[in-house]
Amino acid sequence: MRIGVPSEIKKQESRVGLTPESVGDLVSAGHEVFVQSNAGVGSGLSDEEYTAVGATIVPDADAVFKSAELIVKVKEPQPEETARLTPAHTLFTYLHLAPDPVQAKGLIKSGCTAIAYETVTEPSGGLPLLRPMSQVAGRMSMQVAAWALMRTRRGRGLLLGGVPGTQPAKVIIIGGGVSGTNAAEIAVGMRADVTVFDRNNNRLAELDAQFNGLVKTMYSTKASLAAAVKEADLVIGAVLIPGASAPKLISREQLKTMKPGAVLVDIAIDQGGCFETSKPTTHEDPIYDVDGILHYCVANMPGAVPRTSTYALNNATLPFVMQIANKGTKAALNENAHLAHGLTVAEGHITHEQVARDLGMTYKLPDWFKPEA
Ligand SMILES: NC(=O)C1=CN([C@@H]2O[C@H](COP(=O)(O)OP(=O)(O)OC[C@H]3O[C@@H](n4cnc5c(N)ncnc54)[C@H](O)[C@@H]3O)[C@@H](O)[C@H]2O)C=CC1
Ligand SMILES: CC(=O)C(=O)O
Ligand SMILES: [Mg+2]
Repeated sequence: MRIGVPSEIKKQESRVGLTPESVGDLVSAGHEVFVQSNAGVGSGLSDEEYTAVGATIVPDADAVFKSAELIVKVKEPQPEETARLTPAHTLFTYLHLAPDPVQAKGLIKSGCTAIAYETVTEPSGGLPLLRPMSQVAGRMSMQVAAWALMRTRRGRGLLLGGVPGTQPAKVIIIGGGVSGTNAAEIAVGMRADVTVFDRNNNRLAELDAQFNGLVKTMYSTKASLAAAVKEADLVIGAVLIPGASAPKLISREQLKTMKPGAVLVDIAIDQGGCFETSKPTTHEDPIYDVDGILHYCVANMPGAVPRTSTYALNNATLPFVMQIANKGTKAALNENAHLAHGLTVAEGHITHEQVARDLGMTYKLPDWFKPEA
């Protein structure tokens, strides 16, 4: 198959869809890979590293999209990328389509087949292509929060762990999944006072055992969250209902009950955000203030640590890219029900029920789509 890797063009996004190591494996399996010149530079990967493993370097994105059938990216396509997609293309990338009607309409119009990383599943029920970036975002959330809490950044002027004789920061993590657990690991390491909220009792029990008492756990209700938010110095939003827009768990009104200079980090912003006052920000200007509460809402947090993130993402995506390349898109989707869960757009229709519901659109599966159970 002809596979294309364009440069990412979202603001300050330096990850790249395939590493030279992944390209090497695809070329060895008989595929052709077209990489846009300098696509890997932000991740410290040169054109020479790609040519050394058999990739063809092409000068611009137009050439990538014209040369390739399978486009492997990282972030959701920006409008100028969507405009290059045709019914001949399969797009494999993060889409986060539920809160993004403009992108949805563009993909529908293009006629392409779009498979979203974030809804591909695995036998244990996890989301294998979201996991590595949720690990990065969770760990990074404490790094950015520690910085935002400094008085020099207009935060509460707190050191996360305090020092002997002072109170550590009170950290609330809403959602004890992959990103929430990784956030908790770093917060505990920094000696903060950490409570994780979730609605899944099994998950709360696992966290209780994993952290051996170093993290408190709470069942997440409107009331339990409202009480905790008043006392919090830092709140991390890390919830997910796969494919759906994030539920709003802290209202604008509630900000008035919080301590001035407290920090909210909304990791779930790519699904629309879980705080009423969240709106997407970029690495260039990541933090804004609402009623004295600082909000960090960067939708591509892993993009700031591309060297780590590109490799972590490729470790997870390569087996699926290989399946699509070896079998063709239709057979790969029909023979792997877990990959099939990622199918989101095909033949001019949304094909994912939950995504369509959130967008207020109808969903229709293509006639050829008959995934094995
Ligand atoms: N901003 C960024 O750069 C990045 C954002 N993300 C996003 O972070 C979000 C979380 O992803 P993961 O941690 O992988 O998800 P996950 O599925 O591992 O965990 C989500 C957890 O939220 C819990 N939950 C659902 N509703 C809840 C509620 N009302 N109250 C408390 N807990 C609730 C679930 O039970 C689950 O344990 C996703 O939207 C994902 O796309 C992931 C990576 C990077
Ligand atoms: C998951 C995601 O949206 C990201 O890594 O940017
Ligand atoms: Mg994102």
